[in-house]
Amino acid sequence: MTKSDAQPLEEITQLRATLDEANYRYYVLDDPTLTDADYDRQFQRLQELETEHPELITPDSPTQRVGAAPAEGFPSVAHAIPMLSLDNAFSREDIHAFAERVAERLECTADDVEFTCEPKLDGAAVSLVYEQGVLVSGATRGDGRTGEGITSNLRTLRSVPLKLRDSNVPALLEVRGEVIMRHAGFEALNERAREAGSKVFANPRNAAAGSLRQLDPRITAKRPLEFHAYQAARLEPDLGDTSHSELMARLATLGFRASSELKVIKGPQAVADYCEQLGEKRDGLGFDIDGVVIKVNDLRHQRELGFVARAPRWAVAFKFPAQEEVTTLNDVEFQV
Ligand SMILES: CC(C)(CNC(=O)c1ccc(Oc2ccccc2)cc1)c1ccc2c(N)nc(N)nc2n1
Repeated sequence: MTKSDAQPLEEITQLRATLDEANYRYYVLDDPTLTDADYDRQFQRLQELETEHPELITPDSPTQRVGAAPAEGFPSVAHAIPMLSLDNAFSREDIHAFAERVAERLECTADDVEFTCEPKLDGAAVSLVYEQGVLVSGATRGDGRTGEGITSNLRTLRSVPLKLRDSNVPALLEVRGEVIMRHAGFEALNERAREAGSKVFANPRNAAAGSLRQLDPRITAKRPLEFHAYQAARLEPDLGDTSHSELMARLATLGFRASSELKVIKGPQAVADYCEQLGEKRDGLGFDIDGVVIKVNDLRHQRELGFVARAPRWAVAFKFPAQEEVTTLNDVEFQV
């Protein structure tokens, strides 16, 4: 009798832990420990064991990411917390004006306000809900109040944890973020589409949104999509008064990729410098961004500042000029 016959659960548990840790190191730490071949070999071994012992299969096993039959259609999902939009800033002067408005309400000087700056990824915004550390729901942003339930599609993204990584998981966590497609994956997808005579996507944002809205999760599973978290919308029990940067660090320990470019910066001058520097790095990132999201870091200050209509008073998006998008249609180049 081989080892696995005697204790299949022990080997299954070990394989699941290894594969989950490999996802975390690859997608969150950018520090892979397993080669793709190693990952695939251990994944296939787990599939074999679960086929031999179906009673040991659990929904959060790495083998359960790709659901079966295509869905009829996507259910409508009401967001418990609305997914708000951001006011825009287009210049250093706009950044200074935003900081002055914040400082006036906080009764301090603009140079004393601590901000966070992070790239504004140009993808598809989604929301993920975890109960007792297990992914239970995923939805598109929709109109900010109601989105489409695409849980089975979001489960196929290896950068979306099926269960939270930490030993001390929150009872409830709702994470918001952007699903993106990197340029390399986008070009390869369109090349395959051209060869197959099927639909070519105009840009990575459309490709990401379109891939998330496939009725068949097996198609989504083949698309090069990544989830990047930018907000903990609900967290119970909460961390008490803390900051956006600390919340993002907490999300990383729970297994999410948060922006490696996130910086805590004091005062509008240094924020404007960050925006200028990121603008210079923009073409070399390998994925599309359309600006910088500047937030007041302290969550008590965020609550004090509140919102105007559908956008926070405590955050603004600094927008870069639209990039020249060249798309070809029947070998004729159009500037769009
Ligand atoms: C700041 C916020 C708008 C998220 N925040 C919210 O949506 C939000 C929503 C209800 C809130 O509180 C309420 C709770 C109940 C009712 C009303 C508001 C607070 C924040 C936002 C939007 C887009 C972002 C983006 N593309 N990239 C990054 N990096 N960050 C982003 N941040």
